[in-house]
Amino acid sequence: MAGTTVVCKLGGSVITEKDRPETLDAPALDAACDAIAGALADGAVEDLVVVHGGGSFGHHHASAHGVTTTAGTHDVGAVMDVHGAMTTLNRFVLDRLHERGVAAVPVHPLSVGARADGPDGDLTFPTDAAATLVEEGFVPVLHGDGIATATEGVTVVSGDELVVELAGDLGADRVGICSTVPGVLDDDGDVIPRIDAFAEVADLLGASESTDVSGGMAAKVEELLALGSPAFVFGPDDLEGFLRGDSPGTRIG
Ligand SMILES: Nc1ncnc2c1ncn2[C@@H]1O[C@H](COP(=O)(O)OP(=O)(O)OP(=O)(O)O)[C@@H](O)[C@H]1O
Ligand SMILES: C=C(C)CCOP(=O)(O)O
Repeated sequence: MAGTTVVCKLGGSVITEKDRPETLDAPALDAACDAIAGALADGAVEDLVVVHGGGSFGHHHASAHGVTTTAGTHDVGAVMDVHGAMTTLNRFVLDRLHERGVAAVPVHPLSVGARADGPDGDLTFPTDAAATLVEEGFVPVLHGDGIATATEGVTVVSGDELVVELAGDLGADRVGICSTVPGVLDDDGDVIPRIDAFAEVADLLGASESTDVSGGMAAKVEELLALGSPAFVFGPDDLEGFLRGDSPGTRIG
């Protein structure tokens, strides 16, 4: 697999305890960082971009301020609460990657992206920083964040949206979203192996069971279908396998 470019999101529901404000799931974060460091160290992955979600850091504050991916705020205190919590979580992720020898560098979406045509318009997200960092041997670590939004002030950008932008612009060979569930589940709780169209699964897909302002699994599937190349949704136990070339969980697109 050497030479492959991988974009991988660590779900906030994996690396935090999503129902306890600003609480890490330290063992889960450690395990995810072990998998990433191992795959990089032995060359299973050469070029990697990591994105992480909000979990009990971003979603808690966004929900408290009534901010979602479409409803924004002009209150600078609210913006700083959401962004501040996300940069705190980002720092925890970076520290644990550094401890394992990964050259992880932060990229903060609030500073560079925008929904310039309003909350329903396309996201503009320059990926030059991430692309150049990768070329220079770093591992950019981005995160769901606040995002400048015409007419709304600042809304939320999900890590899933960022994955789609990054994967498209960087021409990723492999795209993965590690969440708490082993894939997209059907009515019986079984993993759906493949989804090609939103209509196939719309009735099954819900929001997150936890505090979540970015649409849970339904938004994830919809965004990944827009990518136009396959992406995989899988659980923490499959992260290492995904990084090493397996196709676990649900294939979307
Ligand atoms: N059909 C479904 N299959 C699987 N999960 C589903 C389904 N419908 C709703 N969900 C919910 O979606 C959640 C996953 O989305 P969520 O946004 O919470 O994950 P995440 O990306 O890991 O977290 P974060 O948004 O904090 O980054 C699951 O934990 C589950 O509660
Ligand atoms: C709530 C915030 C700020 C981040 C949302 O990102 P996500 O957890 O990937 O949906």
